[in-house]
Amino acid sequence: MRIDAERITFAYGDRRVLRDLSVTFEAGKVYGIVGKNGAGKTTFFKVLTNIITNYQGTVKIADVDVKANPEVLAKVGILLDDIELYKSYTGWFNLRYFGGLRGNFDEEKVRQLAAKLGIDDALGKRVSSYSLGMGKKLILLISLMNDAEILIFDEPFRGIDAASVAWFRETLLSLKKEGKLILISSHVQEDIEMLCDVVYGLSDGKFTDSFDLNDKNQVLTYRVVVSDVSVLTEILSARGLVYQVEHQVVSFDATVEKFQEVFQESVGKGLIFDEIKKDSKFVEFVK
Ligand SMILES: Nc1ncnc2c1ncn2[C@@H]1O[C@H](COP(=O)(O)OP(=O)(O)OP(=O)(O)O)[C@@H](O)[C@H]1O
Repeated sequence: MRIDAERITFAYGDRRVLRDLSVTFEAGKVYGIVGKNGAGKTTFFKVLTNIITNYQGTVKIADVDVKANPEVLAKVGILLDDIELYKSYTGWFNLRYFGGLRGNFDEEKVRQLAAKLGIDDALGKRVSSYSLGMGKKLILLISLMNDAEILIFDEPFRGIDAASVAWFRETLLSLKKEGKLILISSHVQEDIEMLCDVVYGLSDGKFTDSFDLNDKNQVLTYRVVVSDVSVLTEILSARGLVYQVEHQVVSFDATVEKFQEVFQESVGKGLIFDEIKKDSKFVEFVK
């Protein structure tokens, strides 16, 4: 299963949001989609899933054009914040309704997922009585219940409690192992780092940068606090590494291997590291 988006351009009226964007996603990977507020992440997901159709370009799922063959979307589970639940009906009604749209409804599986998310007792109640987080969990359940091959999650962790975040992270990693293709947008660096294989940065309507988080040679930004700044900066200079010092924090870019060399040399010279922070370069997109 794969997704190919080719030369996608889309505007809300005069407001151009996606500009000639092309990208490919493959099965068995988790992709992070990051970008500032309003960059177009949700819009991009809506284009992929035919919620928006008046775009230019082509979206293919498993080599099938989605606009011409929307039935291919039966393979896709999507969580968007603004999905319209039937609020005056129960959780069970919504699950059966949205589950039925996509194929078989497996009540036992839904019960198990609901129990993991802690909303099993609420399913018999009207959705209008749910808290924000409970509503979000119901949407999460809808996106997970049909064994979709492709799962798209727009800010899935926003508004749900820590225990459910932990369960959901585990669930996503096991779905990845099963070979699912997963797309996630998030503004939370930790979520992206823990889950994603590749991160795409959306800016000016395009994916301007991509980051392979499994690449051992990726350049990271290190921020360290040490017992003697001058010893460290001397070592960095000798290795040709550019650094900045601000309020006793020394920051520099290096691969993991390069950092380890610097660390060992520094420790050998008696330096003590009070703090070490490292950020992947995608972080500028989630700030
Ligand atoms: N239905 C709409 N009509 C008009 N403009 C819209 C509509 N939906 C979104 N926009 C605008 O399109 C741009 C992209 O919005 P989108 O929601 O895709 O961004 P996003 O990257 O998901 O943002 P966030 O990180 O804040 O969720 C924004 O400027 C937004 O105001």
